[in-house]
Amino acid sequence: MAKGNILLVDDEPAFRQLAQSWLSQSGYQVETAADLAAARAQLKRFDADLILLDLSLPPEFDPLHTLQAMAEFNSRPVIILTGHAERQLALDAIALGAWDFIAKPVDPDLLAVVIKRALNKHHLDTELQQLKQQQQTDAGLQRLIGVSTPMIAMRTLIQRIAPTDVRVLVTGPSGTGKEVVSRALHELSRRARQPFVSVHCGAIPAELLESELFGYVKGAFTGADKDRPGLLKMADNGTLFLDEIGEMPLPMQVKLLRVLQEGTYFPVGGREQQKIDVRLISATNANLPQLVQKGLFREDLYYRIKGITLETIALAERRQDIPLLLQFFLEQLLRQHKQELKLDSTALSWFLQRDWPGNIRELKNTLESVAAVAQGGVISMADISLLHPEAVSSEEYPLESNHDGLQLDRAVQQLEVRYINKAMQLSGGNKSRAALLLGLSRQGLLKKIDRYGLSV
Ligand SMILES: Nc1ncnc2c1ncn2[C@@H]1O[C@H](COP(=O)(O)OP(=O)(O)OP(=O)(O)O)[C@@H](O)[C@H]1O
Repeated sequence: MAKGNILLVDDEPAFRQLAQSWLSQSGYQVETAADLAAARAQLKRFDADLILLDLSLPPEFDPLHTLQAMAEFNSRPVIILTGHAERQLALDAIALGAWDFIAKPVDPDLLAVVIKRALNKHHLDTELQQLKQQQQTDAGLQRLIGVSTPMIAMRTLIQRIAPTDVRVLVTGPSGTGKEVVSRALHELSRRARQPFVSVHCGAIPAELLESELFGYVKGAFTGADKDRPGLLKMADNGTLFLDEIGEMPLPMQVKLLRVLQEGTYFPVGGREQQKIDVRLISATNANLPQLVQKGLFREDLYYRIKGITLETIALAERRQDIPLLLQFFLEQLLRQHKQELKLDSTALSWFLQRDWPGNIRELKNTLESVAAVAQGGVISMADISLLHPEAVSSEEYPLESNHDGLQLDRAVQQLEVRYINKAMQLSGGNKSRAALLLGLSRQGLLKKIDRYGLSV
């Protein structure tokens, strides 16, 4: 395998031949060019890792011209070949980014050393660049958990779309990760170091939305005692995320359309047009085409924001993601509370079987609340049933029946015993506190403890 690809640009045929022969013997793949035009043509088909560049090249033989062209080669190391008279120019070339210069007549040993060092450095730089890119990709997608086919497809799409400036509309039911997807698009884009500004269009009252988005100038309305930039300005050069865009009032839709068409807007009360450069990502759980049909959403705006549509799907349709999500949220809890938490097998199967109509948000909130009441580092069905009494009728806790029919009394008694035990556990044996937890008087609790003969 060649040690590296070198393009030698020099107008002297004898030198080209000689240097090509030295370098090939040292294990490099070498192509040559007699002038800059030929060099550019070579680079289209030959992926050079390094360029050896004579400063005086035809047709102009003007070193300054060659120096200007060097910018085109800048991603690879350039080694300048000079005559003695061009020493100052060679130094200028280094100031412009050339790796080194070698005076003619060239010493083959020196050339070999300089090339080797330049290529080593270049390889290290490239590797570092790749690592940085990989790290950025990992970080951007790390929060997007899931191994189901739709999630894998989503990650691939995000990686493809993120580096472009195309507008994206993320649709899907509530709590399915539309904001997580939008943030990942931002984090993997060239705007990643710029702001990601999230605006919940439904949460801001219609009459405030314009001044929130566009800002206002002093005197625009009572109370506007100084200029205030809007969210749009804050998102300049970054990403503007319009959540629940279906809830944006119609008059505001007209104004947003203008921003998208012209890249400009007026702050409220202002006469000076502001220029803006943002990437727009919108999200909705509404059916926008339907809203368009009903006249509640402008058709022209719909086509402007649509760009590429990404659809997040309900958790019930990708249940294989549930275990990973649980693990991810348990790790988050561990980081927050420094206490390791596990789900026992019945609790796990309860989580796996539920439909989660509120999707990932509901799953996360439920796990967090049962984790708050669990003790001893293990979340059990008893913890779940404390907060979700309906859970006890699930498959792990079947309704008891025998030839006499459904034994309601017995079931109620069993449930009472379990609740009392749990409350006593949670209150550390303090009966008054346990009674409070259960919503009973202390007297009422004592009676039940007595009736069931509990040793608490
Ligand atoms: N794939 C995922 N991996 C890890 N966490 C996720 C994922 N999807 C969603 N979440 C978490 O679930 C919660 C809800 O996600 P998010 O706010 O992105 O949903 P949404 O679809 O935008 O909801 P809404 O329509 O109600 O605004 C957040 O806490 C988020 O961190």
